[in-house]
Amino acid sequence: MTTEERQAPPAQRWATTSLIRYAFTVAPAAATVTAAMAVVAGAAPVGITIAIGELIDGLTPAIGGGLDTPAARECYAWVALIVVLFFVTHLAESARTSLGRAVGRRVTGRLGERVMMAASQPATIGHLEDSAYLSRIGRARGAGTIDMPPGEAVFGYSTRASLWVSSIGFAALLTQVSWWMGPVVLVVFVVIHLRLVRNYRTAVIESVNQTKKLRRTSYLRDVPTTPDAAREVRLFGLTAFFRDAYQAQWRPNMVEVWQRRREHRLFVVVVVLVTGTTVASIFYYLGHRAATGSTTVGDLAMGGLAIRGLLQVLRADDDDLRMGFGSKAATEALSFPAVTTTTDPEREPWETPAATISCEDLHFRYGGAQDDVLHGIDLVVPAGQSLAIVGLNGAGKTTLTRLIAGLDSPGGGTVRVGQSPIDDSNRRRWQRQVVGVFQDFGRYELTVRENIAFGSLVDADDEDGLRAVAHQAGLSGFIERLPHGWDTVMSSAFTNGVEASGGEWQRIAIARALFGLRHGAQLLIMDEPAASLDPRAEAQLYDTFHELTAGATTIAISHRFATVRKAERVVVLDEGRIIEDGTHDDLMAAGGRYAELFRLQAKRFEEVAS
Ligand SMILES: Nc1ncnc2c1ncn2[C@@H]1O[C@H](COP(=O)(O)OP(=O)(O)OP(=O)(O)O)[C@@H](O)[C@H]1O
Repeated sequence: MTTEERQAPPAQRWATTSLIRYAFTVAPAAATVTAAMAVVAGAAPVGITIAIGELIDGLTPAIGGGLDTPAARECYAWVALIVVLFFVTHLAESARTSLGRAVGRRVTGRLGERVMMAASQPATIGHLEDSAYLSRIGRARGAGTIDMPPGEAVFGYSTRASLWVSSIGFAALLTQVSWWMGPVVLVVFVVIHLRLVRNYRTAVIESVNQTKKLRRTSYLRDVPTTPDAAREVRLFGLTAFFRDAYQAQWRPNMVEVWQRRREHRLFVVVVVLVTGTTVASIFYYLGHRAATGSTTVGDLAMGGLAIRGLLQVLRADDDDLRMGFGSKAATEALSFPAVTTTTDPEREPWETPAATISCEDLHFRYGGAQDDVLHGIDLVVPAGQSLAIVGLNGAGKTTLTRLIAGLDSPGGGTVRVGQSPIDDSNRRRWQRQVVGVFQDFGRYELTVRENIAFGSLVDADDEDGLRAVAHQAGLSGFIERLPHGWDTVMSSAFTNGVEASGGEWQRIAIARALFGLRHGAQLLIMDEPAASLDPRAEAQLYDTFHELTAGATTIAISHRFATVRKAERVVVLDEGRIIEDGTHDDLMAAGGRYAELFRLQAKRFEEVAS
C-alpha cells in the first residue's frame, strides 16, 4: 500500500449517484420497493389536495339538496377518495421508512465489510499504525461529531425523493390556479433549500475533516470508562485530567463548527422573511381572485394547501444531516478497494519443509520516523534452532521479529526463507508458517476454544489437539473450572462470560501458538512469553520447551537470562545492530555486553536471596 493510498485526504465529492447505485446492487428488491413507496407517499398527498379542492367546489351545489342527489353522491365519492388516499399515504410512508432503514443498514453493513476487507488486504501491518489511515477508516464508518454511517444517507435520500415528488405535484397544482405561480414558487423555494443544504454540507465537511482531532478527543472521553484503564484512572485520580483534556481539545475543534452554525441561524431568519413575504403575497393574490370571481373557492383551498405542501421543500433538517454525513462516509468507504475474496491461504508446506531463515543487510524505519530502527542486520537461523534475542529496551528486537514474520517489509535488505526472499508474492504463505506469542497478544472476546483454535483454524475440530496444547500450556484445570468449559466466552462483558488473569491469558496465547505448531507451522516467535507466568509455570514451559516446539525453529525475546541461557544460541542487539552472537557459554566467556547484563541480573538475585 502506497503512502498516498494510506493518507488519502478526506473525500470532497459526494457519493450520491454511486451510493444510490450501490444500494440497488446490495438490496435490489428492497431498494426498488423503497423507491416505489417514496413516489407513492409523495404523490398521494397531491391527490388528496386535488380531491379536497373538488369536494369544496362540489359542496356548493350539494348543500340543501338532500343526501341522495347526484351532487351529494359526487361529494361522497371525493370524501371516499380522500380517505383512501390518506390510508395509501400512511401505508406507503410506513413501508418507505422501514424498508429505507433496512436498505440503509444493509449498505452500512456491506460498506463496513468493504473497509474491513480492504484494511486486511495488505499482508504487512504498518498501515494500521498510521494515524492518517486510521482516520480514513473512521471517516468511512461515519465517525464524527455524531456517528452517521453511510446507510443513513440512503434513508435520507428516500425521504427526500418522496418530498420532491410531492413538491413537483404541488407546483403543478399551483400552475393550474395560475400558470406562473407553480414555477415561480418552486424555483424560489428550491433556491432557498439548496442554499440551506449547502450550509449543512459545509458544516458536515468541516466536522468530518476534524475526524483525526475528534478521534483523539473521543479517546480522551472514553479512557475513564474503559475497563483496562479503570484501575489506574482511579488509583492515580485521573478523571479530572481526562475531563479537562477532553474539554480543552473539544472546544477549539468545535469553534469553526459553532461559527458556521451561527451564520446558519442568521440565514434562517432571512429565509423566514423571504418565504413569509412570498406566501403572504400569493395568499393575497389567491384571495383577491376568489373575491373577484376569477377562481373558485375550491381552487383557492387547493392553492393554499399546495403552498403549504411546498413549504416542506424548504426543510433542511435531519435528513440533510443524514445525506450529508452518510454520503460523505459512503464516499470514503467506496474509495477503499472492493476486496471480495479472503486472501488468507491455508497452511501448506513451504518449499522445503524446514527452511533456514536468513536476514541479509536488513534496514528498517517506521513510517513517519526520522531514523532507521535496524541498521544492516545479518543473521542466519538454521531450521530447528532455538535462538534468543537479547538487548536493552528499544534495541529493535520486536521490530526484527516483525520483519522475519513478514509483517513489515524491510526498507533495505532481504529476509530469505530457504531459497525464497519474502516479498508480496509469498508473504501470506510465509506468515501461515509462523506462530507467535507477542507482547500484545490477542485477547479475543470469544470462546476459549476459538481463542486457542485460532492457531490453526482449519483444524478447529481437532479436539485431541486442543486438549493436548491446553494441557501443555497448563490450562486444563482452568478450562475445566469454566462455567461452560471450552465454550465459555473470555470476557465478563458478555452473558456467562468470564475474565481471565494476565497469566491465564498468556497461557491461552501459548496454547494457541502450540496448536499452530502442532498443525505444521515451522517458526515460533515468542516476545516475552513468560512475562505474566508464575515461576513454576515459566520453569515448566522452558523445561518442556523442546518437546513442545517439536523441532520447529524458535526465536524468543526475553529479558530473563535464566530463560535466555536455555536457548541454543543468543544474539545481542544494540541500537539496531547485532553486537554479539554465540552460545550462552561463548558469550559469557567473551565477557562482553551479554556477560555484563547476565551478571547484573544474577547479582540482583543473589542480593535478594542473601
Ligand atoms: N509501531 C511503531 N511505530 C514507530 N516506532 C516504533 C514502533 N514500534 C517500535 N518503534 C520504535 O522502534 C524502536 C525499536 O522498538 P522495538 O519494539 O523493536 O524494541 P525492543 O528491542 O523490542 O524493545 P523492548 O525491549 O522495550 O520491547 C523503538 O525506539 C520504538 O520507539
